[in-house]
Parts: sequence; C-alpha cells; structure tokens
Amino acid sequence: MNPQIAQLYRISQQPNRLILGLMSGTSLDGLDLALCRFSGFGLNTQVELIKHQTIPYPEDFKQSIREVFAKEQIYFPSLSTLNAQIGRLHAQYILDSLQSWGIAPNEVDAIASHGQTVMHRPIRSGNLPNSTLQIGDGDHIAHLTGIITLSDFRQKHIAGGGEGAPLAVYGDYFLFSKKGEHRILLNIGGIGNFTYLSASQDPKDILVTDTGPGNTLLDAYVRQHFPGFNYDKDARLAKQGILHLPLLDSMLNLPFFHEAFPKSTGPEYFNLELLNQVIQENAYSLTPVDTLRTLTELTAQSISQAMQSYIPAIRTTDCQLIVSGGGSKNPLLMERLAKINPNMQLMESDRLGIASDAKEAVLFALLANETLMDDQVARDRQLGDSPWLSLGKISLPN
Ligand SMILES: Nc1ncnc2c1ncn2[C@@H]1O[C@H](COP(=O)(O)OP(=O)(O)OP(=O)(O)O)[C@@H](O)[C@H]1O
Ligand SMILES: CC(=O)N[C@H]1[C@@H]2OC[C@@H](O2)[C@@H](O)[C@@H]1O[C@H](C)C(=O)O
Repeated sequence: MNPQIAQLYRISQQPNRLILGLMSGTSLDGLDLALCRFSGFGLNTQVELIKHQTIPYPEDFKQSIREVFAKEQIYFPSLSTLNAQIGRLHAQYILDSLQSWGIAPNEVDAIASHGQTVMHRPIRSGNLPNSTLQIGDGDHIAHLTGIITLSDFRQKHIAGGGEGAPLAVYGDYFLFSKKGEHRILLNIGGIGNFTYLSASQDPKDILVTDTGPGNTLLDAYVRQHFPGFNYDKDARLAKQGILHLPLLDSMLNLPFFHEAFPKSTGPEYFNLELLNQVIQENAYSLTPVDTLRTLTELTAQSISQAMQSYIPAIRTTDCQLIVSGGGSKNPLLMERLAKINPNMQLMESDRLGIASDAKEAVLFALLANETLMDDQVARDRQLGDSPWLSLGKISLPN
C-alpha cells in the first residue's frame, strides 16, 4: 500500500487532528492561516484555534491576481502561471508561519486550502451549469510542505446541486448552533453572507445565502478615487458624506436583489462598471464621499432586507446577530446594522471564542476534518438548501 494512503487512514482514526486552514478572500488582502486542533466531527466537533495570522500579499502579486480576477477577458497564460504561483507562495507562507510558531511540518496532519477564487459563476437561467474556479493548486502545497493537503472544496457542492457557495453553513452549524437560541451568523467580507440557525438545531431549518456586496464595492471605489488607500479605514471617508437616496434605491433594485434565495454572488457582478452604469443611466451627480456613504448604506440595507425577507419574522426577534469578516471592523456599517435591526442582539463573532478574522480559515480546516472523519456521509443529505457532502480533493505530498 502507498504509505501516504496508510497515513491518511491513520489520521482519520486519531482521537484528534492538527489541521492548518487557509483562506484567501475576494478582498485579495493576503492569506489567512489558522492552525486548529479538532476532535469529533459534525455537531460533536471540538476545535481549538492554536495559532492564526494573516500574511499580506505583496502589492505586485495582488496586481497580477487582479489582472485575471473576475474578468471576462484575460491573458490566458497568466491564469495557468498563477495557479502554480499561488500554490507555491501559499506553501512558502505555511512553512514560514510554522517556523515562527515553533511547529514542525510533520506535526501537522493536514492542510485545508481554499485557494484564490478568480471566477464565481452561478447561473440562474438557461442550461449552463453553475461553476466556480479557485486556483493555487493543492499538489504544489502538498509537495513543497510535505503535508497531505485537501483543496478545491467548492466543486462537489456544485456537483451536488449547490452554487459552490456559501460554504460557511457547515462551520456555522457545527460550531455555533445552540439549542434554544435563534442565531444569524453574518460574514461581511468582499461579499456579505449569512447562515440562520434555528433554536431547534434541525438541519432542515437552516437558511444560508449571500446577501450582495459586503466590502467589495467600497474597496474598489476607494482604490479608484483615493490613490494610496485600499479601503475606507474606520469609515473615515464615508462618515464625511451624505446618503444619496436615489442611488441607494437604484442599486437595491438591481436584478440580483429580486432573485430567489438562496443565492451567491461575487465581484463578477458587483463591480465598479455596474455602479458607474447605474450612476450614468440616471445622470446622478455625487461626490466620492457621498458615494462611499451610499455604498456603506447599500451593504447595511441589502443585508438587512435579505435577513428580513428570507428568515421568518418570528425568528428574527430576540435573535443573535453575530458578525465576522472585515466589515465587522467598519464602525459606520455596524452602527447602521444595529439601527436597522433593533430587535437583534448584535455582537462580533470573537465572543463565540473564535477570532473574527480567522473564522473562514477555520471553516476550511473544519471541512477537511469532516472529509476525513464523517462516518455518516450520504449522497442526499442537506443543510437547509445546501448539499451536505464530503468536500475537497486530496493531494499526497510525494
Ligand atoms: N477598520 C476597518 N474599517 C473599515 N473597513 C474595514 C476595517 N478593517 C477591515 N475592513 C474591511 O474589511 C475588508 C477585508 O475583509 P475580509 O478580510 O473579511 O475580506 P475577505 O476575506 O477577502 O472576504 P471574503 O469573505 O469575501 O473572502 C477590507 O478590505 C475592508 O473593506
Ligand atoms: C466563491 C467565493 O469565493 N465566495 C466567497 C466570497 O466571500 C464571501 C462570499 O463570497 C462567500 O460566498 C464565499 O466564501 C465563504 C467562505 C463561503 O463560502 O461561505
């Protein structure tokens, strides 16, 4: 037997496993790494977040990803090169992080790598299949680190009838559902998404969806209009602006917001071309800070409207709204969410014991743990509307 297969078998029989989760989101700010110790699986999952950090990407690397990211036309050879380059860079970041944490690579049982999304393409009409593409191949990571690597978690979700996103539902349900409490776990990254967990803990009651733009339009607008800035730190710019109601209404009227739940989206749809088109078609005139104020409101309103229309009203009263992702650091956005949803108790996800900025990297470690451990896996299980399958492909180091 290939000794690596025997090792895989041993890992899935151990009482606990050390798994390093990796996530690099749509904001392209860098790689989040979360070293986690897991025991159990499913609703019995116990996780200890041992170390975590974010390693920012060099500016020229971000730029080369932006050249292919969510674009309709690209220089195709760049995509092929980036697939290898991202895998190799992530492997280097892993080795550097482990060294700085004083952990030897052979102590880590598995790596769980999300990769970099470069295209997300849910199709809601016509005959084409849903598709999504994450690059930074797992074989490079496995070979360069010597650690068994699970990667490419979204494809089987699509094979099983999903859109490949959001996957947060797994981690949210297994780690944060609590009998007797209605909870909404809201992540505000580039895109906003939430998981509603019913007090019943019944997987059939789960609701999970993307809500629209989180920070993606804000970040892109800041980069274009305020050279040298990557985002609106502490909403300093948006706070100087005045809300432009007609622009807000036009944006909230875009077809995405009228589509049925659950749904997913990305910067392929919510980008500056779309914003400029809406502004030009309506001949709106507004200053950059007014635009930022309005885009901040768009994030707050679209999240709130999605929660109100998707989740039965009775359950949003006295519900906990637990927020993670970079948007939870935006004080204006948090203030607006609190104002629009007075019935909900708003809190940052750190309060549940997992640092907000590590949550998505922990999620992919958890998905790898499930794939290694889940003895109940079945073809037609569902978490709400989301297929509940074993996700990720396995790369052996040698
Ligand atoms: N202090 C702050 N003030 C305002 N905005 C902030 C602050 N800190 C972070 N952000 C926002 O959060 C963004 C980063 O969010 P996050 O790290 O969750 O993104 P991501 O992981 O790329 O997202 P995704 O969930 O789409 O993969 C920044 O680009 C910025 O817009
Ligand atoms: C295709 C893709 O990379 N989607 C991301 C993105 O960032 C937020 C939102 O859009 C979410 O749908 C997803 O990531 C998280 C981890 C998820 O799948 O739950």
